[in-house]
Amino acid sequence: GPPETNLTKDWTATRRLPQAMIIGVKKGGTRALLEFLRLHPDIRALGSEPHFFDRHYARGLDWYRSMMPKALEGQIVMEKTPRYFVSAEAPERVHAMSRGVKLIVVVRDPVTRAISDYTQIISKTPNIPPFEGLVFKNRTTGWSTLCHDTVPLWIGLYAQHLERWLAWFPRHQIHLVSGETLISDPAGELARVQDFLGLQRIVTDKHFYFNKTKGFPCLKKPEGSSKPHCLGKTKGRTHASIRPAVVRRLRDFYRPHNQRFYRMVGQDFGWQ
Ligand SMILES: Nc1ncnc2c1ncn2[C@@H]1O[C@H](COP(=O)(O)OS(=O)(=O)O)[C@@H](OP(=O)(O)O)[C@H]1O
Repeated sequence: GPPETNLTKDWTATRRLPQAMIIGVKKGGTRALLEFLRLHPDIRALGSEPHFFDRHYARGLDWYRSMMPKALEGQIVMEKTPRYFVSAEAPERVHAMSRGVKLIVVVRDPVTRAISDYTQIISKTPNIPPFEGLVFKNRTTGWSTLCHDTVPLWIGLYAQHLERWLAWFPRHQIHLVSGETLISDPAGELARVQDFLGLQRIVTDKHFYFNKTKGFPCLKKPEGSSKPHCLGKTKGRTHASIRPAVVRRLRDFYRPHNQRFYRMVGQDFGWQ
């Protein structure tokens, strides 16, 4: 007979605006979280980053809706665009679309995040100057000013960015995921995210295995396949090695910002 489930899907599924979004942070583990959430039958997620609220807003909500996968009633439509978290316009625009939308932010030690960002930059642009030259502007006496331009250190000022979202959304509508725990205990983080989304805990430790070669958790059976699957080569790259003195300097820079962030969210993420 006909493939009944697929037909049923086609007849009743519609394109809807997202009810939940992963809004940040860049290099935090946003792709891993989205891939893991996709295993849930009540989630339909857009694979690419639409960049609607930061870049393509002029295209209008109908364009945005047309990007979304078809979903059945009761399914949650999602997308991820890490840039939203640091975009000045995004909070108000997202609020104008839906004041009830659920927001997820994957945060990661801002020092590691910056080095991850730098590692991505050198992989795309050969002959880039060393990290410290980009992070610290070289005055005559050595480094004195932090440079926020080339290596985007400002992305790691989480408290400042979150503050702008909290001007538009109540705290309980924003869920924070620890990027570190997403690696060490993916099932634990996924349990909390599913609770936040009001979903049954269907994605559990049964779905993951630790791949020693990759050095990261991978999926036993990703959506639509029966073969084990790890994220691609650009996820979990070997980081550029940075001199310890430079790392210390960066830690000192972020420390007060991290403390403010912990107080703001009522959670200590344990970054040194
Ligand atoms: N399971 C699993 N597999 C591979 N990688 C994982 C996983 N969980 C989290 N991560 C971390 O995700 C980091 C990339 O973050 P994002 O996907 O948010 O990057 S991006 O902003 O979309 O470019 C990536 O950063 P790097 O390690 O610097 O490459 C990983 O540390």
